[in-house]
Amino acid sequence: MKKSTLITELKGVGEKTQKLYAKLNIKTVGDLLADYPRDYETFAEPVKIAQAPREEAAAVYAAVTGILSEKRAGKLHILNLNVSDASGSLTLTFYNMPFLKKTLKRGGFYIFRGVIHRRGNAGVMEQPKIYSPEDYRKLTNRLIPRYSLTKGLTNQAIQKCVKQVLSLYDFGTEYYNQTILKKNNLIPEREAVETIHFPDDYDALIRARRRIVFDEFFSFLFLMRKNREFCEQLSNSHPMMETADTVRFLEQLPFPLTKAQEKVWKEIKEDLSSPCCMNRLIQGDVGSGKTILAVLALLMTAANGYQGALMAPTEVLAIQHYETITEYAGKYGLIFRPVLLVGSMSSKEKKQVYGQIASGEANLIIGTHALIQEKVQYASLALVVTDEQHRFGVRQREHLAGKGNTPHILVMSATPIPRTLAIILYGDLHISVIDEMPADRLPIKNCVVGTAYRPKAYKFIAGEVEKGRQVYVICPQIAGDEEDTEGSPVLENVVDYAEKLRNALPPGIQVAFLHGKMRPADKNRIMEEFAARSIDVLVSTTVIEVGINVPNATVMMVENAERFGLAQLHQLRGRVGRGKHQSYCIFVSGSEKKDTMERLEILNKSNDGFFIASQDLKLRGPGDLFGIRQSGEFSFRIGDIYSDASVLKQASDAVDELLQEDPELRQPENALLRVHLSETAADSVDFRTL
Ligand SMILES: Nc1ncnc2c1ncn2[C@@H]1O[C@H](COP(=O)(O)OP(=O)(O)OP(=O)(O)O)[C@@H](O)[C@H]1O
Repeated sequence: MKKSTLITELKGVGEKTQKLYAKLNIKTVGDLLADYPRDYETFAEPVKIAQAPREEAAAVYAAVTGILSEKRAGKLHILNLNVSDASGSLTLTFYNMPFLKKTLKRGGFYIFRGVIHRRGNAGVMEQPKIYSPEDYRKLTNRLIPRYSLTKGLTNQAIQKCVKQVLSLYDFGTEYYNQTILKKNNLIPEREAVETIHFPDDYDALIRARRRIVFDEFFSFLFLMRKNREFCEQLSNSHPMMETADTVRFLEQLPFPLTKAQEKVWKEIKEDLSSPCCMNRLIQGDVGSGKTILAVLALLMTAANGYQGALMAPTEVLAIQHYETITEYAGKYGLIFRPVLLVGSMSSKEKKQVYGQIASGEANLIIGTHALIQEKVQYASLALVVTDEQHRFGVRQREHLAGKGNTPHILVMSATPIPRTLAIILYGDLHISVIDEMPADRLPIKNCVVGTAYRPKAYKFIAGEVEKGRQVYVICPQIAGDEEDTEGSPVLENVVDYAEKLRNALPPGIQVAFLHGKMRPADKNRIMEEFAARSIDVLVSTTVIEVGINVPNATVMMVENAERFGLAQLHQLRGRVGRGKHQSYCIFVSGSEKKDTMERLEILNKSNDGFFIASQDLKLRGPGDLFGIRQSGEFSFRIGDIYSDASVLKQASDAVDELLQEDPELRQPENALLRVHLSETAADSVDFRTL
C-alpha cells in the first residue's frame, strides 16, 4: 500500500464513506495518514459527583435512580434521568435516545462521561457516553486520538481505518541520512506516524510529533533554498526609472505615506532599477497600508511601458483590488488600463481579456491564480504582486520565463512574526517591514464576553447600523452539520445565525451571509453589495479574514471566538478600524473556562499583531501540542511557526549543512531524500521542481 492508494481500497470504505472522507479532503491513504488527530482524549478515573468539575469532561460512576421527565420538542425527543452516588445526584439529558429507558436499568451502576453544565445549583450532563466499568477500564490512562469529523463519520470509524492503513502501509527505507537523524535526534518515520495516531504515552507523542514537524519544515526550507538559488541568478530584464506618475499620485492622495511606507517605497524603487530582478516581501500588520505600495510599484511598471499583475488569494479580493484601482485610476488620472481575470468569468469574457493581455492593451492585470495559467500570454510582464500563500515557486518562475517573462516579484504578508523567524521562513526574499500604522486611526475598542451578552451586542449593532455603519459577524461553521463535536460547546453556523439575526435586529436592517462553499458569482455579488452598503450586517465564515477593505465597517463580532487562534482573531479584527470611524470588536466565547477567557483577554490588551502572537505562544506553552491552529500564510499541516520555532531553527540548520555538503543530493546516502523531496515538491502548490 502506497501514499497514492485510494481509500476505496480499504476494507469498509465504500462509495458512501468515500464521499464523507472527501468532505474532510481525504482521498488517498497518504491523506489519511497525514490527517493527524485534532487532539487526544484522556479518560481519567471516575470521580464522585460532588467533586466532578463543571464545564469540562468528567466521568462519574453512578446508579440510575429514575426518570425525571420525558418530552418531545418538534422532532426532538428529550429524556432526563436522575443518577446518584453516595456524594450527590446529577441530571442526565439524552436527545433522541428513547430506548435508554429500557436499556438502562433502574438501580444499575454505569460510568457516565461528558461535560457537566451548571444549572442553578444543580449539574446537568448532556448526552453523556455510557460505559460499563470493564470497558471504561480499558480506556483509562491512554491517549485516545480525536479526529476532525463530519456528520456520518465517527471518530471510531476513522480510528479503525487508520489502524487498517498502518497495518498495510509500506513506509520503505528511512530517507534521511544517518547524520541528519542522529544530529537532530529524530525517530524513524514509521514510528512517528504510528505514534502520532496511537500514542502509548505523552513522551512518545512529543517525540513523534517533533519528527513530523521537522519533516514538514525541512522540505519547505529545502525547496525554498532551491528557489532562492534560482532567483539569485536572475538579472533585471525590465529595468525601470521613476517617472512623474508616481510622484503626482502621491501628491494627490488624501493622506501622506507613513515614514515606514516611505522607506519601503524607496526600497522598491531601488530594486526595480537595480541590475538584479526584484524578489521582495512587504511585511506589515493588518491595515498598515501595504496595498498602496503595491499600487505604486504597479504604477511605476505601467509608466515604464510594461505590464504588471496583481494576484489575490480569492476572487472576492481580486475584485476588490480591481475596483479600488479602477477608482484610483479615474480619480487621479493614473495611466492604468486594468483588466480583471477570475475563474468565474465566462469563457467568452476570458478570451477577450486574454487578447487584451497578449496585445499589451491591458497594462495592469488583476486576478487570482488564473493569471499564471498556460493560456495567458503576456506582452511584457515586468512585475507580479502576490500574496504570501501564492508566492512563486521555481516551476511558476520557469513557466513565465518560458514565455519570455522574468518578472519582478513583490509579495505581501500580514503574518506577524519576529525578524529572526522571518529570515528563516522568507529566506528566498528580501524583507521590508511596515512597522507603523497610519496616524489617523482610532484604536479599536474590544470586549471579550460570554453568550449571555448577545442581546446587548445586537442592540449595539443596531445602533451602529442606524449611524450608517456596517457590521461583520463571524461564525466558525457554514451550516449546522459539519462537525460532530462531542462534549464541546455548540458551534454557531452562518446560515442559521443570519436567520437568527434577521429576527433579533429591527426590521429594515439588511442581513446577508457569506461562506467559502457558495458559488463564486454569489460570493462576489454579496461582497459587492456589502461594499456598496446595500448590506448592513454580513454574517460570514473566515473567508473574509484576509485583505477585505470596507472602511465603513466598524463592528466585528466573532462567535465561538475560543475556536480560533489569536493571530487569526487579530486578522479578523483587522477588517474593522480601517477608516476614520471608531471601531469595535466583540469576541463572544462559547466557553467560559478561565484559561479560554484569559487567552482571549490578550486581544483586549493589545492591537499589535507581534505582541499577540508572542503572548499566545507564552500562554500555550510547549506542552500544548495541538493548540488551536495559528492562522497565517504558512499552510503547515502540523508545525506551528511560533511554538515550534526551535524545531524550525534545527531544520533550517540541517538544510544549510546538507546543501553545503551535497547541493544536488547526488551522494548515495541522500538518494532516497532526493526522491522524497521531489515527491513533496510535486504535491506542493508553491514549489514544483527541485
Ligand atoms: N498612510 C496612510 N494614511 C492613512 N490611511 C492610509 C494610509 N495608507 C493606507 N491607508 C488606508 O488604510 C486602509 C488599509 O490599507 P491597506 O488596505 O493597504 O492595508 P493592508 O496593509 O493591505 O491590510 P491587510 O493586511 O488587512 O490587507 C485603506 O483604506 C487605505 O486607503
